[in-house]
Amino acid sequence: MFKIPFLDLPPLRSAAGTVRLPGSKSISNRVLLLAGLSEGRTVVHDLLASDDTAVMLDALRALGCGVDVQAGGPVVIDGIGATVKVAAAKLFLGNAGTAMRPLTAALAVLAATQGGSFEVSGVPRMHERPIGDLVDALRGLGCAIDDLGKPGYPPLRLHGPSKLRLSEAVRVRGDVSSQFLTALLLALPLVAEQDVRIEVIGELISKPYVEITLALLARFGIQVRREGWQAFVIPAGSRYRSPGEVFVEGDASSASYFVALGAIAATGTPIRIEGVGSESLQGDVRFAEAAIAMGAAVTTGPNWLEVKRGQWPLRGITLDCNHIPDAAMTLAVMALYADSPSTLTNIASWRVKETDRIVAMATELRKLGATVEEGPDWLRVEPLKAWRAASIHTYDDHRVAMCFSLAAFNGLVTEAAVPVRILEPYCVAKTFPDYFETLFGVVTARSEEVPVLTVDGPTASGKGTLAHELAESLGYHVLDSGALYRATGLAAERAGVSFDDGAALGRVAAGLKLRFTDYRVWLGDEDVTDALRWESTGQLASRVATVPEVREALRQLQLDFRRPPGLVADGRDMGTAIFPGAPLKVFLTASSLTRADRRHKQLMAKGISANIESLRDDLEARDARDKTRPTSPLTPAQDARLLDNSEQTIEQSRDLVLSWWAERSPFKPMA
Ligand SMILES: Nc1ncnc2c1ncn2[C@@H]1O[C@H](COP(=O)(O)OP(=O)(O)OP(=O)(O)O)[C@@H](O)[C@H]1O
Ligand SMILES: Nc1ccn([C@@H]2O[C@H](COP(=O)(O)O)[C@@H](O)[C@H]2O)c(=O)n1
Repeated sequence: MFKIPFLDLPPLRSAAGTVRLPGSKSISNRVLLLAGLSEGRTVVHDLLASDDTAVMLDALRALGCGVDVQAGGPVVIDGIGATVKVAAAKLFLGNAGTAMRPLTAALAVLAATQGGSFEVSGVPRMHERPIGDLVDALRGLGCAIDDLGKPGYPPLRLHGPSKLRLSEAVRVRGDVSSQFLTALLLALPLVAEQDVRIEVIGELISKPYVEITLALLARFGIQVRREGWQAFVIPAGSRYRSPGEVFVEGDASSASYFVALGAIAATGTPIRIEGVGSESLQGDVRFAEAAIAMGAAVTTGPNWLEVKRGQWPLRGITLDCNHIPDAAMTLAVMALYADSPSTLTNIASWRVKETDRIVAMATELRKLGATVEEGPDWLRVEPLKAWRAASIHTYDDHRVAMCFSLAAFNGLVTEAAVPVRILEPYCVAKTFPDYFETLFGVVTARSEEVPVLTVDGPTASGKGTLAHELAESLGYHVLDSGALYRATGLAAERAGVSFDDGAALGRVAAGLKLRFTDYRVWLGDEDVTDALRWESTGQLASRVATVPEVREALRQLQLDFRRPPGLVADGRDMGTAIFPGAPLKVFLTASSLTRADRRHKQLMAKGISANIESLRDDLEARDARDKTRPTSPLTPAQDARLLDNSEQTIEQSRDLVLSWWAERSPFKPMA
């Protein structure tokens, strides 16, 4: 996940490949609650790992459920079986509507029948999301609920015992959020000694989500009788029974970004989306129909979709989005690539989501240059030709962040392609923590449009340290080019190749089987992370680095590191020979005494004894060889910015370089 203040997406040009979706948020949190309320053990496979499921798991633990989260494996829940195990608890539910609403209902009826006191609260935005219709319905049933803040909004206290009026129908509004009905459907089986009838007031919105609820209730042993979409009866004697094992399907709302991606940018090989398909329980899988209406070419299987570009530009549409409220946000960004305006109607529920999504979408689309009109429950977006580089505010709303990533394909409809900045990209943690990594795995950009920041300089000046700091701040990849020369030197020595045989050394470099994994470097099957850092390996590297055949063989390998979203490359010739067009080149220096001292401390920290004087001699010899070799000598690029960090901390040089980077950015400073 990108835990950084902003992520800049360079212009993206095409897409192809396979993505595996994370588990559905709606299904994950419903399954967790059902498992928690059931008797016995439920093994949940493919559960979504995200902020919203984390708060639900914490809540279940606090209520006395057994919760065993196995890294990379299933989550095992031992339910409380409709019995209050912990009589008082304070539950913090973040911004998870799928936890707040059903837990409120379940704890209200449990407290009423068995006693107890439970407080539910969340982040400030959660305290602005209405829950009054659900509270009214529960109070009508006889539950005791105190408002701890503004009436009609969390936080709430649910307490008991109190007498429930189960013989009367429980009446709930269905036209603001279907989650209120879902909450009652999930809670009332806990107290169904007799038939319990729920009646919906007004037209029920988001029916597909209620269908998910009904299907999952059936998996846990509750067969709800439905009278159209107006009344639901939970039969007397209903009792939660664990099905033992549940598989969570992929998140259909998350699929929408990749369906759109295929429609916009997959001109050859399609985007294959695994985890949802024609047999999916989730209503948002019907987003594919809307994408087809806009011109996407879609084929489906039971649990997969394949999407390619069909008509281009896309077709503008007018669509009632009541059945796909979450995924419909993606259509608003697709509309920028259409041949005529698009109007999305019946989206009033957007106003009470993570943020007011109608305002958010209209505001951010306008920043890109789009003409947008908005009404109480609709949005009209015109196609966009003159795009502006915009910093997209994400309102702590994962879906805003994800759907605006699609704006980075603007180069497909305009000559003057612009990058897109996504502020607070980590908000995707709510449902799809690895969203951007997944996106970058299936998209391509023009190499020259991927930003590169180079850091060159003499030995032990702090290039690698600075490069990693910069890459971490910007979310970019890192190229430690010295590691390639070190690996070549090591491999040549081990193979007994003469260091005077340039052609043979070139072949060693060309045949390097080098892999970079998380903080480790592999040469074939051997972990050479430590061996590469030995001073003796540095000397070998310095010798092979003078050989033109070696430099030529390593050239393409280095260029291949230039991938979205960007690259920080450190070495000796990054700015002069490998990435001469880089928009920012830093030449980093420090006095040889300072550098020898730093290297000495570095080695001592690793338990390797060394002598400062001989270290200084070695690094000066290495610098001399690097500076005087005929091919790609160590020298600042003409347009490099010089930085002597002898008197600076790592943080000071990082911040200085980031300020240089910001100076040349098309984005305005963050508000
Ligand atoms: N201001 C500073 N900037 C960067 N590194 C510093 C600074 N002060 C101390 N150091 C330390 O200097 C040591 C050498 O840094 P680093 O290994 O990044 O250098 P390098 O230039 O990449 O070396 P090499 O040329 O061997 O690849 C590290 O232990 C680092 O923590
Ligand atoms: N772009 C580069 C990078 C490195 N070298 C040579 O490799 C030696 C080891 O590099 P480190 O940065 O890991 O110390 C270095 O002394 C150079 O001779 C290079 O030539 N070009």
